[in-house]
Amino acid sequence: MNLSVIGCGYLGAVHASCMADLGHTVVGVDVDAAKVARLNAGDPPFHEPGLGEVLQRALASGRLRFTTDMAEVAGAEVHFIGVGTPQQLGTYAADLTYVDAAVDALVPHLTDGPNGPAVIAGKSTVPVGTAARLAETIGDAGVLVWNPEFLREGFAVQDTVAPDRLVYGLPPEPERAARAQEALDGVYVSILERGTPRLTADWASAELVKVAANSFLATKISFINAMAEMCEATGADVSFLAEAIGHDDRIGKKFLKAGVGFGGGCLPKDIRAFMARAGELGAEQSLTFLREIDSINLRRRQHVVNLTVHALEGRVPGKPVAVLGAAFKPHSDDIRDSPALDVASRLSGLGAKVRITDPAAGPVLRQVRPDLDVRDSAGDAIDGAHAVLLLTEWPEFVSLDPVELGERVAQRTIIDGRNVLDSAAWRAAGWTYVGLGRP
Ligand SMILES: NC(=O)C1=CN([C@@H]2O[C@H](COP(=O)(O)OP(=O)(O)OC[C@H]3O[C@@H](n4cnc5c(N)ncnc54)[C@H](O)[C@@H]3O)[C@@H](O)[C@H]2O)C=CC1
Ligand SMILES: O=C(O)[C@H]1O[C@H](OP(=O)(O)OP(=O)(O)OC[C@H]2O[C@@H](n3ccc(=O)[nH]c3=O)[C@H](O)[C@@H]2O)[C@H](O)[C@@H](O)[C@@H]1O
Repeated sequence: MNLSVIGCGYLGAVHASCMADLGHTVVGVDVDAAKVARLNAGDPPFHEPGLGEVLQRALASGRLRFTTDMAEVAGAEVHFIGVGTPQQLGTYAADLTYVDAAVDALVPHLTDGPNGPAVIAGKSTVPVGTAARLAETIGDAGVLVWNPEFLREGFAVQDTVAPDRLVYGLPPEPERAARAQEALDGVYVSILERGTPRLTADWASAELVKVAANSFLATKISFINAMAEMCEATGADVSFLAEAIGHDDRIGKKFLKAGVGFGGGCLPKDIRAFMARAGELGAEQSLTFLREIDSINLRRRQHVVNLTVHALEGRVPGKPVAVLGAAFKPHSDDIRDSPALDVASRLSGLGAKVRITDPAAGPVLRQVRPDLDVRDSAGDAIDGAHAVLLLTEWPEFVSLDPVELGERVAQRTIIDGRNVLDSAAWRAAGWTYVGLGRP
């Protein structure tokens, strides 16, 4: 099938590449000319394992190209919308200007094909009610379906070609719903043939599935971080607690890693946008618990700062501090609302000489945060440090040798912000080991 993907960031570039790799002909559109040039050259503009190979294979097949010119989408049967929906400055609400601009620019290029009207498939995460509003803009020019995306950064290719489920939010008119469903089934035929569950509903339910899923994931993380606070108050071990409760299948072991908390371009802004939307709908009470989820999460960042100040005996200004990790999670270079970067910034604000390092996010950090001392390796960041903070659990940080490192620091204090180090091994090498909710 002929497809277009509008917005080629973390979501769209992966979606466009994977759909072309599955055999479709795809044009990716983005307003960022530099990004388009890199994608056309087979050079992913961000770090995502496996994307380079899929992108290069799809480009070589001749089925994939990227452009800044919206007119080039004409003739595509399905148009995916994957532009950003960031948190609006100064409010909790989602900024929908990119979605609106993309749809406005797309509508004049929509054309009916032999199978019926063009289908617009929304993948961006939006407040409930957005699809109904966009459908008014689109009118009879096309059929709108909401098809939320559940991929995780770091596993984006795998999650795109082998998702847990596909969700279609269909239009209310049966004929248009049938057209949308048939078109998306055509796009995802090879994924559906493998038995992937496909759930269909109305627009609002599909929009809500996405924000409900992210709210649940955020809740799991803040729950275990609240338990970490209890462990800190009592000397108990949150890692043991998570493992022990996780044996109950109803609870499960996943997403119960206590630490410095969640960040990234999605969970934090999605729970806030969900609360803002609930307020607009007069249903704010239903989601007040998310306020607590957010504040538990932000508290963990300040807690790590406090632990560091304590380790430095309150004498922070001028003290070299090594921060291992800048991305919001390993296997990604995404620094949007990154807990690691937030802690580094707060410590820097207190006068510490922060040296930060990250295997993937270094280049982007140098560009957007020239105020920070970005180092090329953990060894380089650690030299002469009075405290070492592990805040993004990259495998190369988790496997660092405490004996070797001990020779290079001024003071052997390690703050394990992700509870991933072998505390006994670090202590045996003469370090003061500080975990989060771990004795
Ligand atoms: N990053 C992720 O892992 C996931 C993201 N999402 C959702 O997908 C959406 C996109 O997120 P990301 O890809 O992370 O954002 P991003 O910021 O990496 O990418 C958005 C892209 O849209 C482009 N853009 C903006 N306005 C445009 C326009 N009018 N026409 C064409 N291109 C335009 C930007 O230049 C940028 O390249 C958000 O709603 C997000 O919540 C959903 C699931 C996973
Ligand atoms: O809507 C989105 O964009 C995506 O948001 C998350 O994916 P992502 O943000 O890529 O990363 P996660 O693996 O969910 O991690 C989010 C944050 O939570 C933290 N986390 C995760 C798990 C855990 O147990 N503890 C914990 O602190 C991570 O370190 C990271 O900072 C969801 O997992 C995806 O399903 C969703 O599609």
